[in-house]
Amino acid sequence: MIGLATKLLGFMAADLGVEREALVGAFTGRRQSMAIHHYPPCPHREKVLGITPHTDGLGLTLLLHVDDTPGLQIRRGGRWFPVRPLPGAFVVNVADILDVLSNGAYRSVDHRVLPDAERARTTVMIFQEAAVGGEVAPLPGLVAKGGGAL
Ligand SMILES: O=C(O)CCC(=O)C(=O)O
Ligand SMILES: [Fe+2]
Repeated sequence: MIGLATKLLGFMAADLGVEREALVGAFTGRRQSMAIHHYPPCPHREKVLGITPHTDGLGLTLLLHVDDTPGLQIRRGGRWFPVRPLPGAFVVNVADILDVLSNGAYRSVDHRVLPDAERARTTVMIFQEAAVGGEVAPLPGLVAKGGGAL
């Protein structure tokens, strides 16, 4: 999974037009952790949330759906949209630190989970940390191009 995260970050660096090492280096040697979420079915969907709206704080999140139960939603323009599970595919979620490093070119998305009325849902999460513990700022090349930090 470290290899996958590194590959994705390498593609992002190319897309942003910055040195690969400038972006990938911010993640190299940092912790990668895993969590498994299980959401039991809930007949009172209108009364509960599986996970309340939030953005992920770290660098990059990879999410694998174990089943085909829907539930994840992202917010765009004030509306919630479902993220449908695709067999064998990872959902790649940009988290806050990557948002800052990319100077907002990749946005940290607000998301939540709603339980399903009839079916349980299980997800595997991989959280890739970036350089924390100091000041996090946009990569220098991006500030020069964009004319300022967002
Ligand atoms: O289980 C999910 O679909 C999302 C979980 C999540 O957003 C998180 O752990 O940060
Ligand atoms: Fe999340």
